[in-house]
Amino acid sequence: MTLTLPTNHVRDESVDNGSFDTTNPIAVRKYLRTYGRMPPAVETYKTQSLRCLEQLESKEKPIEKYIYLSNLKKTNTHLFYRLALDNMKEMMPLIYTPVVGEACLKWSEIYQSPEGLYISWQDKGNIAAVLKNWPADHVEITVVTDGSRILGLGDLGINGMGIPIGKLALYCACGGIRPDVTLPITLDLGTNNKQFREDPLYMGTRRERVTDEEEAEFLDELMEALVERWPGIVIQYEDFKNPFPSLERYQGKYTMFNDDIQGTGAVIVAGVINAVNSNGVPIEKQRAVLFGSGSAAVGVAKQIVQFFMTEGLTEDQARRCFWLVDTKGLVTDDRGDKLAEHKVYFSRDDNKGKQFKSLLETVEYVKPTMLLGLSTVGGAFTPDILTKMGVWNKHPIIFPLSNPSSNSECTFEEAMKYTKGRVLFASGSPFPTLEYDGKFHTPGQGNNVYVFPAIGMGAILSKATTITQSMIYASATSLATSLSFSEEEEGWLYPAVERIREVSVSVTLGVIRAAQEARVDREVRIRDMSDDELEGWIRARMYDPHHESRQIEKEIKAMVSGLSLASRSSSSVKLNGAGAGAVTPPVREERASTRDKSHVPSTWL
Ligand SMILES: NC(=O)C1=CN([C@@H]2O[C@H](COP(=O)(O)OP(=O)(O)OC[C@H]3O[C@@H](n4cnc5c(N)ncnc54)[C@H](O)[C@@H]3O)[C@@H](O)[C@H]2O)C=CC1
Ligand SMILES: CC(=O)C(=O)O
Ligand SMILES: [Mg+2]
Repeated sequence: MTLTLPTNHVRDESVDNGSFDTTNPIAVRKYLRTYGRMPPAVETYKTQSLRCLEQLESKEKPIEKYIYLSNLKKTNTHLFYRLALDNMKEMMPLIYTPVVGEACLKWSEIYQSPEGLYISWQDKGNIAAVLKNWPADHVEITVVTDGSRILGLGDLGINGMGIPIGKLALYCACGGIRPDVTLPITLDLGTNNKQFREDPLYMGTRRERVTDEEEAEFLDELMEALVERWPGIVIQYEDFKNPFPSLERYQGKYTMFNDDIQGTGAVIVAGVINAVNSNGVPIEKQRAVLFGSGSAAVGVAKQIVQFFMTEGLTEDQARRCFWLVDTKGLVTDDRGDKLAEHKVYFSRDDNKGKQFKSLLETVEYVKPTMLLGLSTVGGAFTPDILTKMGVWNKHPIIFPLSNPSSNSECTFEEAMKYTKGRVLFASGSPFPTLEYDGKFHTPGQGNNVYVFPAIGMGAILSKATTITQSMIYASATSLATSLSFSEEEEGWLYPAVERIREVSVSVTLGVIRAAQEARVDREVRIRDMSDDELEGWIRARMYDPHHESRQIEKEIKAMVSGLSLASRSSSSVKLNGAGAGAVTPPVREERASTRDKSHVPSTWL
């Protein structure tokens, strides 16, 4: 089967470039020929944002807010990002976890219009042709999922599309990547979710998932096709059920990383670095129980091992600080089942033949200083376990990291209550500030959103050929040191989410420096820059929706006044409508081709 491109297959730019933005001055509206097609008032951004926030507020259910914002993003992209940047704390939970989880569960019902690429099993052999249907010639980053493990919600098939869309929105809002160079991809390789397969509204292929071997072949073709169409593209793997084999296969060959293993590992290391600085327990005495032994848990544990080694432990000493628990209990060498390969490194051999079948039994045996949850099991950190953590530790480190909120192993309130307010806490999804003992306490959010936008941006800007472990680890250390003075004073483990843009600048810088050190960078002109120079260089390349809106306006105004000067001398500009001086917009200049490996992403221009 071959696919042919319809000749009229171009993106309708007027839809997402703010042509109908109510701040557009009259001259701009006339130029764009939107004059008369929208209410006459020329508004300020302040008025415009007030209306949007009121509309958002008027929606009762979070999912309605999600749909509203999703439509706003499609119809007025810059306005959406202006709002997101200015209201990050309120908007992040709506466009990301927890509400994106609900959106994915209900994708078949709430679907309104396309966004991103769906590539199906039957497209095998023709993936390149499907990619050609994406209208943008210039794509710098893609987030790909196969929908097989969406947050902690299981196999959601193509309904997982909410995740690449949400992650890429955060790439733009937090990392400063331009929206028009992002591409969400969801693979339609069947689903083992029977309920979805039988749902008349489900929009994916109604078959069981292909085998792991078949998926591997499909991914090989996808990766080749992606770099063929967009050389230098950064590829983020997200929410795959078993992502270890693909990471192993592709990480040395493509500019790719796995967010759940590597991004999560980095973000949690950052929180752990700050937490162990406050809990006063020497590194060699730290004992970590991880509830869950999947991609995220193993990724986290491995990166904490690296941190412990930089603090002076040998690899073996560091590895032995971890106890991983899965559905069968503590992961040990002799518990009688064949361990999945990724668990073997942390499997215990010092249990003296005893098996610990549950989390409670394991924590009673280990008496951990830190308890991390990446299990998908909401409420697994029971009052009993939390109380014990409070008894064993002056400042227990408790991170319930599973998403969305309903899967969180405990709430912030529970952790505070049962440890008598002494917990060092971070959760995957946000919890509100609460008052305890007459003082307000703000929980940390240990979510990979603090690093993945900067890992991607750093890889793009340095033109990295691969994403090395040193780049990932640099994102962790840069994040750990990005607390402001007052955040440090307050004992926060992560910076305020409102500062995530700022923080992403320093994390991007750290990632670029690591790329340079590892010699995987190809952007030679920034190698000799001082940190200050590099920081300024990064900032200048970050997408700024406020600036962008003004810039379009400025450019159009300049063109309009240029044209009206010309028209005054030649009287050649046509007058359309009721005395409106409409002029024909010039054809937009094509973006530079990206087919050459040394392409210049738009973020560099
Ligand atoms: N905070 C963050 O930034 C991130 C959070 N996560 C969250 O972590 C969770 C796990 O993600 P992955 O590791 O990728 O999934 P996974 O499917 O690879 O791993 C889940 C693990 O939990 C264990 N598990 C499941 N039910 C259990 C039970 N009843 N008792 C004991 N163990 C049980 C499984 O055996 C498996 O080891 C998800 O909820 C996800 O949303 C994932 C990535 C980033
Ligand atoms: C945050 C994230 O990547 C997850 O929950 O899978
Ligand atoms: Mg994920």
